[in-house]
Amino acid sequence: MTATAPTYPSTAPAGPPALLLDSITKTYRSKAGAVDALRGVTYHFARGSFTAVMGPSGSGKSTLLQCAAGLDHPTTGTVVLNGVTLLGLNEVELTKLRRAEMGFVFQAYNLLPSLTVYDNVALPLRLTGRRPARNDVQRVLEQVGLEGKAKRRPAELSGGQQQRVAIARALITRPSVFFADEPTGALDSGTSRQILGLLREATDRAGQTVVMVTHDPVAAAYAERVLFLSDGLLAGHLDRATPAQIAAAMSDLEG
Ligand SMILES: Nc1ncnc2c1ncn2[C@@H]1O[C@H](COP(=O)(O)OP(=O)(O)OP(=O)(O)O)[C@@H](O)[C@H]1O
Repeated sequence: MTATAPTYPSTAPAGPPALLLDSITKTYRSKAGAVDALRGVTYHFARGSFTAVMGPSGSGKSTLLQCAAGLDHPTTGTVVLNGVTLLGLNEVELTKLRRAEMGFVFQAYNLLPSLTVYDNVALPLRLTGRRPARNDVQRVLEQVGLEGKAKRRPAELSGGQQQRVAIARALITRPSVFFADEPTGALDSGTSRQILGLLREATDRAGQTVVMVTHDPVAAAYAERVLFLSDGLLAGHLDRATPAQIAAAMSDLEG
């Protein structure tokens, strides 16, 4: 991946935050003992913002993403997405909210092996009762560079191509918040730039919000803000930073 400088929106959009984490803690308990993965994180993700979350291994990044997306419950604290408090929802309501308003780009692709690429991408719309328009599906497949692969099944694609199907599937519903966990981990540099550019465009043009966990300073530089987690706590942030500045801040944290 090259360190091409991304462009940023000139003004922050007004309005209430897309996502609010209020004093989130998460303690995992097992026979081996308790682990405090998050120790009190409060943060507002503005609508239309692109935020990268970085930190040393074990600092709580994935836990933060899982709690923010309602895939796991914080031990204490509140998550509010577009004005809705997740704690107050039952599983059915949470699933509905996720399908309607969240897009997931996680490393475990969760593609359905028996469906074609086209049907995997169209699935989220079908699940929300919407009829996928052929043009819409083709458009997102083109956006991720998979035009011509619509009839293949996931097993007939490379890891990077499967990841792009997962991204197309997240784009199709135009979610208000994207949660991405190492979205470019399996991709070559050209495709990575393309995917990060798509996420950047989603925030700049469509006012969507992106929260992305990554270890890659070049990927993180596509975000206007990088949040650093250390030992379950926010340890600072960098705005509009270069990959070199981000890498330096990471080595300080890991030091
Ligand atoms: N299900 C679990 N049960 C017990 N401990 C857990 C569980 N999941 C995570 N942890 C612990 O919580 C802490 C935070 O983990 P988390 O996966 O959120 O970190 P991370 O910053 O995403 O790490 P990495 O960069 O290595 O993926 C770690 O100490 C981890 O071992």
